[in-house]
Amino acid sequence: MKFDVLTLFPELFDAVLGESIIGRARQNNIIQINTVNIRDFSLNKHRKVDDYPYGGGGGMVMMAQPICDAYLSIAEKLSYKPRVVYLSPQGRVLNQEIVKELSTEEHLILLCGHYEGIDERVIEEIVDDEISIGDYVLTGGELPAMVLIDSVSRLIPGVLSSEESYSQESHYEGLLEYPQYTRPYEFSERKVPGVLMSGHHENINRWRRQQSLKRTYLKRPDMFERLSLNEADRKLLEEALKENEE
Ligand SMILES: Nc1nonc1C(=O)N1CCN(Cc2ccccn2)CC1
Repeated sequence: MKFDVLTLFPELFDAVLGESIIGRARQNNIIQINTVNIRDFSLNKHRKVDDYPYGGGGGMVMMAQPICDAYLSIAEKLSYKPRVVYLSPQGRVLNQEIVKELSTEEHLILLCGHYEGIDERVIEEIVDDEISIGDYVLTGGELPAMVLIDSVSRLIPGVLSSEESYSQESHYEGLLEYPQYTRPYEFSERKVPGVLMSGHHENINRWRRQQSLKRTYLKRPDMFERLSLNEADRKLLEEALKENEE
């Protein structure tokens, strides 16, 4: 999978996406991440990329021409129109379902805005999706782009080794992850739950499923109400909640 990122701050990406799982996937060429500096496409001798908003008001707006020319520098070489995602507070809020949808694309172009936004004609001309990473105001689209790249890349085959497999992580199949423990057995007078020391894998899996159901029910009722539980899951949860009351 290939990501092309149109940004005013390309240097921000290498530090964050050069390390760990994503860095390894780039080295193994499982994913490619390329940044394009929008400022390189300014026609202004001062490399200007923003201007005052028509109609007045505070702040600056990113001009359409440098963005569209940065886009064309990629798209004109392609025989297909790559999907263009604009990271914006006005977009649909990213969740694992959208991450899964985006992971089926071979090539994504991510557009990072700054200032008060971008000229609306860019959105009309080249943007396919507007995606937000949450209802709070950031400085620019770079952090949202990194969040999107990280979450989508983790679903690309070969990016995660089997040990890192995402199948038991939070939000996979709509459940929160069960509690995790590692050595030492006792820490601050707190011991590891006995079932995890039993070596009885069926009981361990049962306990983990029960903990995921209980956590999702207690911590994220919004997620829980979207679940359709089978009878076994319902019984597991009921048992766990009864233990909570005792
Ligand atoms: N939350 C978020 N999830 O994605 N992006 C954000 C986010 O806050 N930002 C800050 C403003 N930037 C520029 C901007 C301003 C107004 C309208 C459109 N674009 C985009 C990125």
